[in-house]
Amino acid sequence: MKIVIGSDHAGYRLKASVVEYVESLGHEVVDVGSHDDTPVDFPDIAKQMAGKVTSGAAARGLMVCGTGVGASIAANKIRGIRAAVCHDIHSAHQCVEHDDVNVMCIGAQIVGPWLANDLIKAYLEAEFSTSEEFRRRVEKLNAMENEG
Ligand SMILES: O=C(CO)[C@H](O)[C@H](O)[C@H](O)COP(=O)(O)O
Repeated sequence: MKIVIGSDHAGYRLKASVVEYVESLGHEVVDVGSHDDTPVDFPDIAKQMAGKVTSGAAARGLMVCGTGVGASIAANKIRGIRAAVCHDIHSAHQCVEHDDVNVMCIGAQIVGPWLANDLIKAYLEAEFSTSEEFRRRVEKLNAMENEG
């Protein structure tokens, strides 16, 4: 898959190891920054990252900020994005299987590189369930985007 990965200044160090790991799994990475600790605003990077997913330039996204929270709030503002902060393995795969999450956010202040890798593996290997109940719920999420 093609995976877009972004971070702010709080996440850029972890992002570097995340990029390496995702490539080692055989995926192609689109890295939208940051590349150093110069302060940047996570909404700006999240918007760029999300745009790659909604345009189809990437199949899924990953964001790293300090906690993952700001990045997920920002990404979820973009139509077509279902973002989740995941710091446990169960959520990292179930969010795709049940909720068709297309952006996973992690916090560099919360998890280290080894757990980050395990979370990412679980997320990237997961597939959206074919069960009607989960499809119906995601359709309802999509409808909510148009309701304002
Ligand atoms: O975690 C974050 C947002 O949820 C950000 O990555 C920052 O860590 C947080 O906003 C703190 O910002 P600072 O400019 O690094 O003090």
